[in-house]
Amino acid sequence: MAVYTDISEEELAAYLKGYAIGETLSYKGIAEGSENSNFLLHTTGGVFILTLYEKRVERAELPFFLGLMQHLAQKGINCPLPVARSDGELIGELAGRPAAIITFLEGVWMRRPTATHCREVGRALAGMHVAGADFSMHRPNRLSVAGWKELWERARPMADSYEPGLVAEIDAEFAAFEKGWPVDLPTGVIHADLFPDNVFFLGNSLSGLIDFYFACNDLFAYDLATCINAWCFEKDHSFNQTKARALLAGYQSVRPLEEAERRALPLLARGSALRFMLTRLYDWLTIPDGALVQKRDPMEFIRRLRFHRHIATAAEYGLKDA
Ligand SMILES: Nc1ncnc2c1ncn2[C@@H]1O[C@H](COP(=O)(O)OP(=O)(O)OP(=O)(O)O)[C@@H](O)[C@H]1O
Ligand SMILES: N[C@@H](CCO)C(=O)O
Repeated sequence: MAVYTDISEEELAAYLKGYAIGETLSYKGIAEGSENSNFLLHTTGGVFILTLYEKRVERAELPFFLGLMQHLAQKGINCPLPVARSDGELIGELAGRPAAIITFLEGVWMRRPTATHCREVGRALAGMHVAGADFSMHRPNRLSVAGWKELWERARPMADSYEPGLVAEIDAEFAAFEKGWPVDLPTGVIHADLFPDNVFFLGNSLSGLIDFYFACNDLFAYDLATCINAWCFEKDHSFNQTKARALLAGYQSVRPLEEAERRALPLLARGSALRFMLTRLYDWLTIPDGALVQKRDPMEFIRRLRFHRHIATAAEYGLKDA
């Protein structure tokens, strides 16, 4: 569940006075998600999502995330549109937290995505990469190699208690990344967390992308590698090449990969697996049992990391020649 901060009717009514979206009809906390507190809000002016930003989102970075959603929506990408307050600002404060209201997107996320869904996701990801090209703001990826290292330093003393041998294994991974992480591939604005729960569908048609709170400037191919990790493994942890082939073909139908991006894909997928393993491990080891927060299993991504370590070329993911 992700309602870290609850709000009272009175607090909400006072907050909504800052907007021109009418009066509250109903609101309820949304259990899904793990980063911020989200509420489904019905007002006399429509249906919205109210978000209170929690631990991993810094207030100073909100203009980037909300500005990006505005930019992408203007470019025809289906994503939530931030609602401006009457004073023109996009960000307010509620219950001591930075807060924003965004439009509600129709659709549901796919618990069991098929190759058809994966193809759509690939196309949408590339569409976002292209549409973000002239977004003027910049945000470095705080969860790239240096950020992973910080997380690892904090988790490392407890890591062997979670999985014996993990300390030596991950230390060795860092040696590989610090030496070989690519820096000269095409970059731009990436989503950086495009998991199934952040993509809505109506039937087989993709109806929208949400949750831009990890978005940043980084390698396009890294974003694609994250989608391989997020969409192309089965519940039994096996890799599904049919889905990956569809994802990669969908992506390339909009933005063909350069040769250097193709070559880098296995290492990028390995790094992406490490990134999600680390945030999960850190939460696993530090969030107390019984807290009303859904903890995600780091093991899934330790397995993916081990899988990618043995991939020699992107053809093994089903990537076709250009
Ligand atoms: N614009 C929107 N339209 C419809 N539903 C939304 C919207 N934004 C968020 N939601 C709902 O809220 C849930 C949580 O949102 P979101 O993924 O942004 O939260 P989070 O805490 O940042 O989660 P995550 O763990 O994925 O980072 C979504 O699964 C979805 O059900
Ligand atoms: N998508 C992330 C959670 C939000 O960052 C994960 O599955 O670990």
